[in-house]
Amino acid sequence: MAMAATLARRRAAALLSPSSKQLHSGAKYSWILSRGFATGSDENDVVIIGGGPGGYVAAIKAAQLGLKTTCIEKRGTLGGTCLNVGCIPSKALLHSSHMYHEAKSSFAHHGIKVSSVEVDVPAMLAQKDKAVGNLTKGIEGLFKKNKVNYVKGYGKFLSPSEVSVDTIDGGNTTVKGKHIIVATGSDVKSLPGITIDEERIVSSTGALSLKEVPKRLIVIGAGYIGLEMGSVWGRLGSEVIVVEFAADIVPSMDGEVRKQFQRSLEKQKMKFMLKTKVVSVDTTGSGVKLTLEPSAGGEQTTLEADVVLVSAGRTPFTAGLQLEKIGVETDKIGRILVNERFATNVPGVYAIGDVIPGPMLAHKAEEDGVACVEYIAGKEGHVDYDLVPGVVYTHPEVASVGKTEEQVKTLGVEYRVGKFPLLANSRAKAIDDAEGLVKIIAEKESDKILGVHIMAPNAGELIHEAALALAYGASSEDIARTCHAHPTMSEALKEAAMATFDKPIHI
Ligand SMILES: Cc1cc2nc3c(=O)[nH]c(=O)nc-3n(C[C@H](O)[C@H](O)[C@H](O)COP(=O)(O)OP(=O)(O)OC[C@H]3O[C@@H](n4cnc5c(N)ncnc54)[C@H](O)[C@@H]3O)c2cc1C
Ligand SMILES: NC(=O)c1ccc[n+]([C@@H]2O[C@H](COP(=O)([O-])OP(=O)(O)OC[C@H]3O[C@@H](n4cnc5c(N)ncnc54)[C@H](O)[C@@H]3O)[C@@H](O)[C@H]2O)c1
Repeated sequence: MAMAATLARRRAAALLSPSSKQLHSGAKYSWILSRGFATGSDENDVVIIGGGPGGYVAAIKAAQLGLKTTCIEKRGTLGGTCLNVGCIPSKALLHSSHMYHEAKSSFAHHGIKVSSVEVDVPAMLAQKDKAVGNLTKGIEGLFKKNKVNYVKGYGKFLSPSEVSVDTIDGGNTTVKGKHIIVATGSDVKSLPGITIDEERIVSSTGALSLKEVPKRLIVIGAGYIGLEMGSVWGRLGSEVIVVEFAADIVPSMDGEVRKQFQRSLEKQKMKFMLKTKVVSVDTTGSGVKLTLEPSAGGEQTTLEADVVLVSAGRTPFTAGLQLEKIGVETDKIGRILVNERFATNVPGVYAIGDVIPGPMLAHKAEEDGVACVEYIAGKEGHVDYDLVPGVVYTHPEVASVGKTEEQVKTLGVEYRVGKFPLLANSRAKAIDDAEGLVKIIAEKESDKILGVHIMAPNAGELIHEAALALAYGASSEDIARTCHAHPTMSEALKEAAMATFDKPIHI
């Protein structure tokens, strides 16, 4: 009872935390409600440009809230980058390549003999495409079910309440809306002097559809895409070399976890060239020749590859939208600037997802979308950017929520750390997949959890117990005293929590 009461109090506190994109009353936003809603005319209450995770979720939520809604999408299928050329196809290939790798290297150990294991790249790509096709059609079904009007074409602003659409069948139409949400997402960031041809020099899109396994793949950038797509092709047989400008892989990750992660990837034969930049790329020969140099300058070296993956970040996509025509403000790198309610400086125009500042993640875009239309409908919205989980879907996966130890140190907060290795977790041992750890960082005095970092085969699933704990302002003792089923990898989180405020049992 006492804990329930504490949790309720903490939840109330968490929901009011300054990092929450909470409702703030004030004259600045009065136009949001004064525009009112459409009644029976052709005008929409809400028009959304872009049908990715931000846009399509906002559209469904707006319709559920009783608002007349139209979503405009140029690519001909819904789901955006994530569903078409991002999260979903990459996870399909990560799973297929993991199964191949397991069959080749782990089955025998588990007493399963297979006489020969071969990769069939076209079949693997076909299974990925089937998953994507089913899911994109599923969203069209959800649009119909919720009565969202769907216009296939390229949208551009004529005024803050009118969007001209060049439809994909060659026509043109104008869509009017009282509230217009820009959800146009992001695009690959190209590097100076490197032209992506999607065959030998590929972005993530090309890397999701390579027709055969390259002998040598050079990856530029040791971030999410580089490590995930590097893992896919490495498991299928490519020699993978990752060139990273910074001193570390995934620079945003907790340092201690990152070190273990890098060791794990190196065991999988991924090679890293850190503090290194690509100076030029030559495609005149049969392969690709790269000239590299230390990030700080110095002696140049060369490397040859069959395929080069450019995965050095993504950039907001607003090309052709005519934002300048209506005066929407962007920052130096082209992100649309919004306030706590996702409103731009132009009354009636909002922006969400990858096109605004914040983590470029599908689930964050979805949260933005829901909160934005809740505000438009005159309700409360809530997104806490400090509690957006991040997951790298390699094997093991690495997931985190909240602050890293480095961030907590910078803040000058006194803290305690509790850790538990997967090697001491019975389920991980039983399935012989015990590489990784759980690390919890809690405020010393209150024991309130500040950050959780997990490297484990299923870290992307395990992290949500931690996300919920942080959202409710839980202490490590709260997790440690919650009964966890045995044998599960979730017990590693419980033991790490015990290690944070007291002592673990199984180590
Ligand atoms: C390879 C890869 C893997 C990824 N994996 C993950 C993952 O596992 N988990 C995760 O959380 N995130 C992942 N991401 C990131 C994720 O895809 C994005 O954060 C997410 O898609 C952003 O959603 P969004 O709705 O803001 O934009 P987008 O998904 O980019 O959607 C924007 C849509 O708007 C359309 N559009 C743009 N301009 C116009 C216009 N003028 N008119 C009409 N339509 C327009 C575009 O065609 C696009 O479909 C991955 C990204 C990549 C590239
Ligand atoms: N699992 C996931 O959630 C997932 C998967 C894929 C992509 N994404 C999202 O997509 C976005 C883009 O992914 P990404 O991997 O391209 O970007 P990223 O920001 O994750 O990583 C880019 C990396 O490239 C490095 N880099 C930048 N310029 C360089 C240069 N000239 N030479 C060498 N290295 C350089 C950076 O230091 C960084 O480590 C990310 O923001 C991520 O949020 C998420």
